[in-house]
Amino acid sequence: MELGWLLWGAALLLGLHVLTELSAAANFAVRLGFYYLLCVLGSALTAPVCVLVNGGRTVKNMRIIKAVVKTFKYFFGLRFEVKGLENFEVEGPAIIVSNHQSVLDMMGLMEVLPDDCVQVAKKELVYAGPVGLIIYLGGVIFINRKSTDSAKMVMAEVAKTMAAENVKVWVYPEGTRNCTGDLLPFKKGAFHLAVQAQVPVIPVVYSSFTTFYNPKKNLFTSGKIKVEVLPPIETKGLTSDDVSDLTDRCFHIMRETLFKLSGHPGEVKDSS
Ligand SMILES: CCCCC/C=C\C/C=C\CCCCCCCC(=O)SCCNC(=O)CCNC(=O)[C@H](O)C(C)(C)COP(=O)(O)OP(=O)(O)OC[C@H]1O[C@@H](n2cnc3c(N)ncnc32)[C@H](O)[C@@H]1OP(=O)(O)O
Ligand SMILES: CCCCCCCC/C=C\CCCCCCCC(=O)OC[C@@H](O)COP(=O)(O)O
Repeated sequence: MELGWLLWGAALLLGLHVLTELSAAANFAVRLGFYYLLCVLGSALTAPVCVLVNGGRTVKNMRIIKAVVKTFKYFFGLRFEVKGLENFEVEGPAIIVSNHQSVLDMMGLMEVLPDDCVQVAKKELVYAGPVGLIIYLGGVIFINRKSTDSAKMVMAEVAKTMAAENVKVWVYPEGTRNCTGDLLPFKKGAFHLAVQAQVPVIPVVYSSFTTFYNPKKNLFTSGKIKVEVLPPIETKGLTSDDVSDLTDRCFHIMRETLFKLSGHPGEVKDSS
């Protein structure tokens, strides 16, 4: 008899646990699905406006895209606390490097994006329907991550044109999304670009999303994101021999800032 009640109790607890997990998974899927829907609908409605106002593919469209994307955070209860925006005020072009945690980064990007700034993106994004179209219209530079030579060629071309067109270029040096609360080792493309164009590197760090967003735990709640724009790092006089040192320097400054903003002192290997 007692064993019977114990079994009923265990079954009840298991059932509750399964229900909680299912409801967390459903809640996560609905919220992320809604974000994708906003991106697709927002892009479909914004693309004609960009064409009508600016006539086609140009970085000027980013102002329009930014105004639309900046409204998304209210749907998800996300708040941004931004410091150091004055560090964007360099004369002429610059390379901006930041950590890349998730597709939600587009909201953080648009929260601080300076004028006349294009991003470097993987070429596959251009096929993402209306989102691909809006990214194309915004003047985003597409690279083929599967071909180092082709990516390097595109970056070398950008180095030549950024001064002529006075644009800033935003690169995610981790090269892929990473939501572990730490940084992946940096790829060197952004730093070669900065040295080739002899322009400063401006690091931007977003605090870890792991307290409110974690796909492995079906977690997507409201939350606060701290953003810090760090002082520019000059590259005048540097050569390709200095690229490794420059990369390491930025990596360490950004990692230290990431831990400071995220409120944990040491390394976090895995958020799962
Ligand atoms: C209105 C509603 C809108 C809704 C939508 C919302 C918003 C959208 C709107 C706009 C925003 C769009 C933003 C999109 C963001 C997308 C983000 C991404 O896609 S991240 C992924 C793509 N980005 C990157 O990969 C950038 C980082 N990667 C690099 O820099 C890489 O170095 C590389 C150039 C891609 C090459 O990578 P690869 O793995 O092939 O090689 P390595 O890095 O290992 O380098 C090998 C070797 O080459 C040397 N090297 C690298 N680059 C250069 C160079 N430019 N010149 C010379 N040499 C170079 C490097 O040093 C290595 O040599 P060594 O080992 O000897 O040092
Ligand atoms: C007709 C085809 C229709 C396709 C519809 C596709 C739907 C896509 C809908 C919404 C996407 C919104 C995402 C906004 C842009 C996000 C940019 C981004 O974060 O890309 C990831 C990329 O940095 C790194 O990729 P990986 O981590 O290496 O992987």
